[in-house]
Amino acid sequence: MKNTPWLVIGAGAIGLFWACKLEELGYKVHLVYRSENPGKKITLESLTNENGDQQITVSKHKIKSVAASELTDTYDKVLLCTKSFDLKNAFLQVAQHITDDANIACLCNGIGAQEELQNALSENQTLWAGTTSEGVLKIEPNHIKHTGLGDTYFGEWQPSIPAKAFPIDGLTVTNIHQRMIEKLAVNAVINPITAIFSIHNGDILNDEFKPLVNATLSELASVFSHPKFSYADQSQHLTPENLKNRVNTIAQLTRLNRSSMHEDIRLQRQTENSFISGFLLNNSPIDLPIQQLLYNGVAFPEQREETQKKLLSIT
Ligand SMILES: NC(=O)C1=CN([C@@H]2O[C@H](COP(=O)(O)OP(=O)(O)OC[C@H]3O[C@@H](n4cnc5c(N)ncnc54)[C@H](OP(=O)(O)O)[C@@H]3O)[C@@H](O)[C@H]2O)C=CC1
Ligand SMILES: CC(C)(CO)C(=O)C(=O)O
Repeated sequence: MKNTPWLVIGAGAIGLFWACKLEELGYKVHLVYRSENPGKKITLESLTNENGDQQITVSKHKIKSVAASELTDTYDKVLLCTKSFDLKNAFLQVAQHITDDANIACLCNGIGAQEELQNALSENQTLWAGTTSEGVLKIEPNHIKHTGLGDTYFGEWQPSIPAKAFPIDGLTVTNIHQRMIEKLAVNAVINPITAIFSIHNGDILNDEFKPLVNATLSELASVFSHPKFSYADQSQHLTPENLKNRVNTIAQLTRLNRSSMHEDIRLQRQTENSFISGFLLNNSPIDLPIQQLLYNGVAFPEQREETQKKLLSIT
C-alpha cells in the first residue's frame, strides 16, 4: 500500500509533524491546508532519544501541499489532524476524493468528534481513532519543533472481528477507547487549570494548586468508577491514585510547555473545551461541580476571575 499516497488534512503542528513522519517512513504524502500554505518544504526540528540522551536533529521534508479545492486524485489512506471541532467538516470537504473502502485515521484530543466523523463515513470505510502524547509546536507556516517525545496509538473506532490491519505497522492497540479516556482524564485536569490561571503545565504541581488538582482528580475518579458512566467499561482502572500518577507524570514531562487550551485562550482561538470537560459533563450520571466550574472558566472569559477565586477556595 506504500505506492498510494496518504492524504494528511490540517497543516497545524500535528499535521506537519505527521506529514514529515510519513514521508520518512517511505510514503508519498499530500497535505491539505486551510488558511496557511506551508509551501513545498517543511523543516522539522525533531527530538530523538539516542542512547538515553535527547538530541535535536533538523531535517527538511518535500511535501506536496494543496488547498482542498485543488485536489484531483483519489485517496485510500487519510490522516485528519485538525482540532476536534473541525474534524467532521474537514473530512466532508474532501469526501468526494476518498475511496469507499478507505482507512481514515484521526488524531485529535477529546471525545465526541470521532463519533460525528464515524456517522459521516460510508459503510466500508474504516475509522481509526488515534491519540498522541507527542509535543509539537508550529513556529512558522513551514517550520515545526518537536517539544516532547511521546507515543501515538490508533485503533478501530468500531472494532471488527477479525481485526482490520492499519496501513502502518506497530501503531495499533486493540482498545483505543481505553487510551482515549486515559488521555481525556489528563486533559480534563491540565488543560482547563492551565488555561484559566495562564500557567505552564508544570505549575499545576505547585502547592497553591494541590487542593484543586486533588479535588478534580477525586471527582473524576467518582465518575470513572460509576457503573452508569457511558465509558465505564474502559475507565474502572482510573482510580484517584492512578489518575494522580498520570497527571503528575505528564505535568512533569511537559512542565515548560503551555497546554493546547492555554495556548488557544492566549491566542483568542476556539478551544476543545466542549470535547473535554463538555464530554464529561454530558456523559456523567452524577453532578461534577468542579468540572463544571472548569468548563465555565474556559468558556466564559467574563467569569474567569470569579472562577479563579472559587477554584482556589476548594480545600
Ligand atoms: N500540538 C501538540 O503537541 C498536540 C496536539 N494534540 C491534538 O492534536 C490535534 C491537532 O493539534 P494541533 O496540530 O496542535 O492543532 P493546530 O490548531 O495547530 O492545527 C490544526 C490545523 O487543522 C487545520 N484545519 C482545520 N479545519 C481544516 C479543514 N477543513 N481543512 C484543512 N485544514 C483544516 C487548521 O487550519 P487553520 O490554520 O486554518 O486553522 C490548523 O492548521 C488537536 O486535537 C490537539 O489537541 C494532541 C497532543 C499534542
Ligand atoms: C498532554 C497535554 C496536556 C500536553 O500539553 C495536552 O495534550 C494538551 O496540551 O492538549
